Amino acid sequence: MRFTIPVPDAAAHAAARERLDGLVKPVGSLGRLEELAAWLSAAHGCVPPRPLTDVRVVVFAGDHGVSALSAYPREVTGAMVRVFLAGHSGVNVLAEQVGARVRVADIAVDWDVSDVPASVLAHKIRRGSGSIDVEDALLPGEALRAFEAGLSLADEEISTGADLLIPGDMGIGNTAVCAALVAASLGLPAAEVVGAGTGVDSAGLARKVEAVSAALARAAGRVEDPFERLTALGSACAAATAGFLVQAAARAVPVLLDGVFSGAAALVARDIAPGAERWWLAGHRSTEPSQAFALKALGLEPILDLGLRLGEGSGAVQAVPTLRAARAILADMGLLADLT
Ligand SMILES: O=C(O)c1ccc[n+]([C@@H]2O[C@H](COP(=O)([O-])O)[C@@H](O)[C@H]2O)c1
Ligand SMILES: Cc1cc2nc[nH]c2cc1C
Repeated sequence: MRFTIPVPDAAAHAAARERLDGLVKPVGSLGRLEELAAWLSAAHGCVPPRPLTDVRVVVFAGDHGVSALSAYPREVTGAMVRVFLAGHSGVNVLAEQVGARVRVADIAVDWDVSDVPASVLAHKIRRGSGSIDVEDALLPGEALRAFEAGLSLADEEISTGADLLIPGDMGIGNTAVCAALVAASLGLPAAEVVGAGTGVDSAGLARKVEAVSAALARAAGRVEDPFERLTALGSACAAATAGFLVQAAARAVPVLLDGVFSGAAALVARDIAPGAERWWLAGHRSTEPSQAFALKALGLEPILDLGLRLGEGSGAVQAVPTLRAARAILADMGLLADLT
C-alpha cells in the first residue's frame, strides 16, 4: 500500500519565522508558541495560518484480548460508548470547552448491542481482538480492513469540514497492546515500555511485562512489516487509528496526537506512510513509558504535560487552545518596526 504524503510548505515556514522575529517582542521570547505557529503556517501554506474552527475528535472504541491485564473490567469499553454518546465522558466535557466535536466509532467492542446509532457501528471490524500473548490479535486481512475503516473515518470528517483531527481511544487493556507495538517497532524489551495503564499495582505490572514479553517472543521475526505487526501484536483499533492518521496526512490535515494509544499507532503508521509524521503534533505527554519512546522515535515533543492518563483524546483536546494561541500571535500581534 503506497501513499503520497504532501510535504508541508517550507517557504511558508520561513515566512512565518521571519514574521515572528519581527513581532513586538524580544526574538524567540514566545518559545514553543513560535515553533507551533511556524509549523501550522507550513501545514496551511500561508502566514498567518487559517483559524482552527472545526476540530473533531474520533474515539476508536474496541476490546483487546489482554483486557484481564487492566485494573478495570472489559465491560467498561462498551459502557463507555454509551457515555460518549450521552456526552458525559471526560473528552466530551473537555472538548466542549474548546468547541471540538466528539464522535465515537465502534471498531471492535465485544458486546451485543442493538440500541446505538447505526453510524457508530458502521466501521465495525470484529468483536474484540486476540490475546496477543498467546495468539494473533487479528485474522489475515483484518488489519488492512481496519486500517481502511480509519482511513474512511478521516475522509468523512475532512470532507465535512474538519480542520484539525484528534484520534481518541477507548479500550480496556489497550496499554499492553501499545507496549507490545512500541517494543516491536523499536526493538525494546517489554520491561522498558510497560506502564500501569489504568492503575495496576506492582503484581499487575509484572503480569503485564510477562504477557508483553510472551507476545514479543511469539511474534518474533514477523514484525518488520507494519501490517503484520498490527496483525500479530496490535488490534483492530490500532490499525484503524493508523489509517486515520495516514489519511489525515495524505489530505494535509493537521493532527493532534493524544496519549499512548495514538502514539503507538502513529509509530506503526509512519512505517506504512513515511513522512506522514510531518502532519502530526503531540498534544500531551502520557504517563505511559511506551508513549515517550514512540514520540521520541517520531521526533515529536508533547505540547502539554499535565500528568493525564485518561485517553479518549482528552489530552490532545487540552492542547487545542495552545495551538490557536500560536496562530493568533502571527495573525494579531504588532510589529517591532512600528514601535514609536
Ligand atoms: O492515553 C493514555 O496515555 C492512557 C494511559 C492509561 C490508560 N488509558 C486509557 O485506559 C484504557 C487502557 O488502560 P488499561 O489499563 O486498561 O490498559 C484505555 O481505555 C485508555 O484510553 C489511556
Ligand atoms: C471509566 C473509564 C473511562 C475511560 N476512558 C478511557 N479509558 C477509560 C477507562 C475507564 C475504566
